[in-house]
Amino acid sequence: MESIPSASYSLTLRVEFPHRAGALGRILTAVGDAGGMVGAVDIVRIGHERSVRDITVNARDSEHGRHIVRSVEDLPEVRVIHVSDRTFLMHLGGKIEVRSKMQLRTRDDLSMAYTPGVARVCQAIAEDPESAFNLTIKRNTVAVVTDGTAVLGLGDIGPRAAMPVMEGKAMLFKEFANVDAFPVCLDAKETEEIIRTVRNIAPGFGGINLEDISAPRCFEIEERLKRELDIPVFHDDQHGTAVVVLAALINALKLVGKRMEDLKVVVNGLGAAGVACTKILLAAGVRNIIGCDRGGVVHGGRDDLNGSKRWYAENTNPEGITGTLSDALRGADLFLGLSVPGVLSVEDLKAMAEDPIVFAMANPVPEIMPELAHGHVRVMATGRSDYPNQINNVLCFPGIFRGALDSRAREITEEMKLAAAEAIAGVIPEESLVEDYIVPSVFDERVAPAVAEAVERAAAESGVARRVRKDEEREGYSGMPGVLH
Ligand SMILES: NC(=O)c1ccc[n+]([C@@H]2O[C@H](COP(=O)([O-])OP(=O)(O)OC[C@H]3O[C@@H](n4cnc5c(N)ncnc54)[C@H](O)[C@@H]3O)[C@@H](O)[C@H]2O)c1
Ligand SMILES: O=C(O)C[C@H](O)C(=O)O
Ligand SMILES: [Mg+2]
Repeated sequence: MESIPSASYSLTLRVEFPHRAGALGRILTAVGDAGGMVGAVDIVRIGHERSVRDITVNARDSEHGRHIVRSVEDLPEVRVIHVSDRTFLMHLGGKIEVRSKMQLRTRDDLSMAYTPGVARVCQAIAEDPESAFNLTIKRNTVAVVTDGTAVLGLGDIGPRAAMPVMEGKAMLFKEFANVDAFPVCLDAKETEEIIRTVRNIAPGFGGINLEDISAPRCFEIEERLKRELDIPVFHDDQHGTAVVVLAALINALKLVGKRMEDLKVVVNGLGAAGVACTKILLAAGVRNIIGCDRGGVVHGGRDDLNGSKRWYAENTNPEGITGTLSDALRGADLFLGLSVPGVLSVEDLKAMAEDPIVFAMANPVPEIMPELAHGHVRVMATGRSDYPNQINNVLCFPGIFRGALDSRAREITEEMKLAAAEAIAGVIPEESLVEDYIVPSVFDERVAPAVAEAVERAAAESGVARRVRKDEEREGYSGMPGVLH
């Protein structure tokens, strides 16, 4: 039977059934027979005749969930009162909120936090704009900006539908690195309009995290904003992903005993993430990368070369391979998927080199599911939290912004990204590396502080830090309260 990921599809069934021995057991058996995993069972009401309980069940997906519910409904004398999807319940009213740091108890408090006292603070900032880092939320606040055009692998679902992901990113910023991030979902798709809007909202923020903006517009939007703003602008899907992929590859190569310069790498999906990962791998010493898009291998002979496709034709595929993704994969050491679900087959895996590495990172459903790939790959990773080896940009963005904010960096440089990748990889000592453990868990409390510290140092070395702290001034990072300043 297929294994069921932990809680990605979790239902709570409220059921009413006869209050007698064995009745609950029959319901739980029906759930199990339908392939569901029973979690908590809670009492709602116990009566003389009938009882009501909440039964939490993990299912593979929504179709499987419906099948489980039908199996329970079909039992004699059992009534399913209602079914709630725990993931939806978690989203009711959104996932984050803004809170005050202090209480307003007296007129005195009010006259300092607000009029008239606040006016003196405003004037001080007007005279010295840099003091906004000391006197406002700027130094710890990041805007998570999207236009909703490349939300996960779901594509262009628009700014409203993008909100749950952006709220999620804000939660992760807070949980892992104590950064206050705010979702900004723009109802605009035109490059100039997005640039203008972000520039206009920038004064209140210490950094801009661009998220889920589709290629090729994302490249120009990021480049222009980097040039025009004096705070870090970082397109997470490009650089966060690239940093984590590099970290994972550094560790995977230690396991399989191969070197960057000897690898044959196939990148599938040449959008925001694919292009940035290709560039960081080239910078790290990989020589043989083959890019594939919907039309197969990108090579100089194709008649649809424009933008990044032309760049691929000129800078990758040194052997001049042509054909399909399957052709490219023959003898490949690494498959890097940043595309869409299900495009990789078991046959493709069998044609790869010895000890193949597969990073199937499309979200929420990877290019091949780990259970299918099992036995045909040496190292397997996805972007999901419900399988081992989660290669997800969440390993990068909280720590990289923590380090950038703490150094009051003007930008995030290549050196800061490489330092972040080394820091993530270095969290796992070489002797602890195994196939299912090439990247630390996102819950590993060492990750964000290690990334932040490496990034803060690299910011100072690259000359983009407004503030350079000595080691002894750096008390700590991350979710540790009270150590930000
Ligand atoms: N795990 C992670 O941390 C992580 C990070 C970033 C992106 N991703 C995933 O990578 C995917 C791409 O994200 P993006 O931000 O680069 O989006 P994007 O829209 O910029 O790029 C997607 C690219 O995939 C191409 N594509 C579509 N179907 C294809 C196919 N059958 N074969 C090859 N290419 C195909 C599109 O033409 C496009 O160029 C998404 O599924 C996203 O969830 C994962
Ligand atoms: O959001 C994620 O889980 C990772 C990434 O940013 C994506 O767009 O898929
Ligand atoms: Mg994303």
